[in-house]
Amino acid sequence: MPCFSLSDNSDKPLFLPRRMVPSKVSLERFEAAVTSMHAIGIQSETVTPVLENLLKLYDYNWEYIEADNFRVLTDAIFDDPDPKEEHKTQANKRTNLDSNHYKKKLRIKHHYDSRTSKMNVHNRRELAEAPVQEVGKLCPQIVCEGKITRSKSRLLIKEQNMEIKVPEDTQTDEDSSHHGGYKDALTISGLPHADKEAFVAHGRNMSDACCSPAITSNKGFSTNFDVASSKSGTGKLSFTYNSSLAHHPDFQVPDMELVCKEMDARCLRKFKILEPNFSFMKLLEDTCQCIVDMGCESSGPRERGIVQIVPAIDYLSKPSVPRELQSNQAGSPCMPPNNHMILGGIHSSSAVPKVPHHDVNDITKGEERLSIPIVNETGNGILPPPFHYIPRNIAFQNAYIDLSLARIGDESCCSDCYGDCLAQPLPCACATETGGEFAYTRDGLLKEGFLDFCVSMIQEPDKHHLYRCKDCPYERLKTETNSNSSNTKVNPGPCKGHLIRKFIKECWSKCGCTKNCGNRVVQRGITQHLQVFLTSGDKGWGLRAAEELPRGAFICESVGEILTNTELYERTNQKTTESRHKYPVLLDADWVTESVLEDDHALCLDATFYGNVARFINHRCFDANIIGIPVEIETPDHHYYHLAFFTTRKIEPFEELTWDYGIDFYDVNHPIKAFQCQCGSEHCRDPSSISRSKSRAPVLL
Ligand SMILES: C[S@@+](CC[C@H](N)C(=O)[O-])C[C@H]1O[C@@H](n2cnc3c(N)ncnc32)[C@H](O)[C@@H]1O
Repeated sequence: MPCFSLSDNSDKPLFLPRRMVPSKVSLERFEAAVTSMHAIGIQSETVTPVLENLLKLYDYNWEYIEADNFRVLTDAIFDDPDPKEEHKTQANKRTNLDSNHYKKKLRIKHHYDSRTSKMNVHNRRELAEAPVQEVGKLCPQIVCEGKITRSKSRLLIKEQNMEIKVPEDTQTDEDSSHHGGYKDALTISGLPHADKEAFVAHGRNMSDACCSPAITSNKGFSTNFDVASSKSGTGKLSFTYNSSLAHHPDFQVPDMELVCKEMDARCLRKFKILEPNFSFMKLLEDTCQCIVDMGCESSGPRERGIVQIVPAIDYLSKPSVPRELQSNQAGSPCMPPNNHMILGGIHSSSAVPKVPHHDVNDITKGEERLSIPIVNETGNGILPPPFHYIPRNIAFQNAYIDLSLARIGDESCCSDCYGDCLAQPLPCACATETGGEFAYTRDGLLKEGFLDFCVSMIQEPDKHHLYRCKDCPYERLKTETNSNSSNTKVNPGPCKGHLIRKFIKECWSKCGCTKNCGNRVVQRGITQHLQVFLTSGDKGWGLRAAEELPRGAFICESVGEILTNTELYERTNQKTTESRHKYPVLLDADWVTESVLEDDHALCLDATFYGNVARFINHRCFDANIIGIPVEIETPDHHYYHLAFFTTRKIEPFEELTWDYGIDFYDVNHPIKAFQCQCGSEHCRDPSSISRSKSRAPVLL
């Protein structure tokens, strides 16, 4: 093999192909990387081009590439098409030959058979012809759980009411006699590098893979690793490792949370995805669901009453604190106990949802820029009930949020700006929403005048204009809930009025300014040091500042699952005590602009199962120290917006952060039964509260 030496002082022969290597490249480090990859069976010809690309990508930052035993490099190699394979593809294109490589590609493309609209199993003859699996390649596969029974010439997967029919031409006698494992489960796999060996191994271990939420060991060929599940749980996506990788001493199954984060970043880089809620995990789950849906299309009636996990992210079940420190089953007023899960949106106690445990040092598990610890000073060791920490809102199922760039007109962005919009002599188009002046100061705080106005809107609603809807979605919500609970039809009451809220409009990706522009505060996420702590009273857990905060500082936004009103009805109609205590946030700031807003268009945020630290913010009547302000970021359509919390005054270190939920304690028809308020405010509105001094008119927040 030709050798090369770096131009200056070294003529040390290398096992690398001769090529131009920029002088920034350290020969020793390059060699170490190649040697390290060689140790796990990856040839230098494969490593070299990928490594060179990585070096360019990371601006020759070796530390990053060397970290974690060249993890970035290993990942990149597995992501990159094998040069040999690519070479073969080119050759195939030229000669039009139907090589194994080409067949493999066909398998990827056609595992969904458009003629029959059914999930298809690869033709096993084709698999038998495929070359031996390459070292260390991963093979995603869809696993359909269920029993396979033989019916005449068909294999049927039966689970509950669903059948997946396997076309006859996918089975051979050879299959059934040689690969007994196929009788146990059906594998629908579909990426390159799947081969006969791997396939047999999958077949053998499929029942393990189906049952286990995590990694399943096997008898030597492959290791399955379930990463995502369809909502119904009938489809699962697994990765299979070739045995040489699985048993390599340096190989460790990566943390799926980290893998997903890395994939989010890679997808963002590679495909320039602008959707801020994009999540690789969601993509995998949707893929599972799509395959199950499409597979079931022509297979008789769809499953009814199927258990829907919201969504089941098994991989998050990584214990990070001792089990004895986990909270008990009682759950908090905000969380259903662990033996409840969503059944088509309704809770059922028939199955146990997989919920992640907490990391006491950081409840966000690295999702935020700062760690937010859990502090329990009582010494009883209890932690908050588990939930899935998400830093950004995620649609549950039907919420439609139009984030198209085309929707953002010139008046709603500042594409001609550059740098920091707040540093420019004149405010840009993004300040129009706030009357031609930015809502933020150069220090990233809310401007006094803007904040004063927002606070007065909450504290003195009578001084502000209230808009009354003709057919109020909020009143419908109350009616729906109460009709259902009493089995009698109640007509929605008249709208009690909504405040015409003041929006902040932040610059965003269609704008010309940078990410550090002063008009981008909420989208940068949490920047203040906070703690989730167990309050001394009966309020349960709360959120507090870990440092002194000035007035007008951004704390966090209210994050949860985005639900339509219809989906919210379904959730609130549950009869369990726990569920009646959830506090969804209605995104009602724009309800004023529509005469009739359908329940499938009115949106809200529910942080019960998926949320951020805002789910710990307790209520305080009237003089709460934080305020929720609607913020427009990705879309000028105010059906969907962010609800951001800012301090209304200076906050002392370790002072609890409280928000006025706007509860009307006299409203007996409210879909959520009000708690007995322990806010301690001298203005407490709860008539049953001892500290009550005077009640005030409720406001919908
Ligand atoms: C959004 S959660 C806040 C976090 C909650 N304390 C926890 O432990 O998860 C709302 C729930 O907290 C409790 N809560 C909030 N503010 C309260 C208050 N002022 N008085 C009594 N309980 C309160 C109620 O049980 C309410 O249903």
